[in-house]
Amino acid sequence: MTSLETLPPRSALYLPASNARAIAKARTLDADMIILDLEDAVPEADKATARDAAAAAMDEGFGDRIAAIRINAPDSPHHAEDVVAAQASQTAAIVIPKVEMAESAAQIARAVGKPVLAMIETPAGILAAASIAAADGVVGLIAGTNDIAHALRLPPLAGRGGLTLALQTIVLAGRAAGVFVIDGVWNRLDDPEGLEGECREGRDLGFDGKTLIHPNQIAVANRAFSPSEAEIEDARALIEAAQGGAVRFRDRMVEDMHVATARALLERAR
Ligand SMILES: CC(C)(COP(=O)(O)OP(=O)(O)OC[C@H]1O[C@@H](n2cnc3c(N)ncnc32)[C@H](O)[C@@H]1OP(=O)(O)O)[C@@H](O)C(=O)NCCC(=O)NCCSC(=O)C[C@H](O)C(=O)O
Ligand SMILES: [Mg+2]
Repeated sequence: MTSLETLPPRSALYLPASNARAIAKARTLDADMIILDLEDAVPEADKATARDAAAAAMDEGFGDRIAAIRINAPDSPHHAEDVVAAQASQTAAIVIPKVEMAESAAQIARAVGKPVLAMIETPAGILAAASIAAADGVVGLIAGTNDIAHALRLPPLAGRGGLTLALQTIVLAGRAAGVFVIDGVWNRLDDPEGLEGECREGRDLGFDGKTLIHPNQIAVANRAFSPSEAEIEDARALIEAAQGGAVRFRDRMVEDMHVATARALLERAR
């Protein structure tokens, strides 16, 4: 089982808390984390029923999967009731969208009394990412790439080039504060190759996992964010070859930080 404290999720699947079939389905899926959404996936008219459904779903649980509720943002009329419901629920964590200030995240974390995953998805949030990541109660950052693209006025069919600085800022902020970092969603539902490429890109940027929107995306993300057999073999051999200081290993120089990287990779694989 993935534990929020020790191992970040490779796959974090969103679903609208108003969708009972998706909630039932989620209990059969291999996602490390389930995020019951009360925010953008839920129409205004369904906000109250979605909140009640999320609490009931948490009572029933999601087995070994980490389960979280994404509440509405602090400036939403639904936010206060979401906080009360999340606090009273069995949710393991809460996801706060559109966080722009560290104090706001810390204050919600205190009110709910659960670990917080702060979404960085506005220009102000990106500029404040380092302090948000370091706020009391924050255990992880999630990139909200759709909202960032919207706020930056990127063309609808543009790739992720315009998001690079934001994504790297999120990774930097998370690493500086020692919290995990999860990449944004891939919107296409039937393009596993495209998803795989974006997962690889996210991992290469330093992300620990990816947020997802459909069950058919889970296996791709779990595979992409797990160490490969080749990486595991290389890490084991590197640790064996290391002697402290700089040494030749295969065709490259390795030093102590490479040993630390290899150990972390083996821990992740385990
Ligand atoms: C995108 C969808 C609306 C597509 O739905 P649909 O066409 O109905 O899917 P399928 O017919 O292919 O579904 C097949 C079965 O799988 C279940 N299903 C579908 N999606 C999910 C899911 N996310 N979790 C669990 N189960 C799911 C269906 O119920 C079918 O099962 P069954 O009924 O038993 O046959 C839909 O996939 C969807 O709603 N996805 C999640 C949308 C969401 O949560 N959006 C909010 C988060 S994204 C975001 O906001 C990111 C961020 O903030 C940003 O700014 O970027
Ligand atoms: Mg968003």
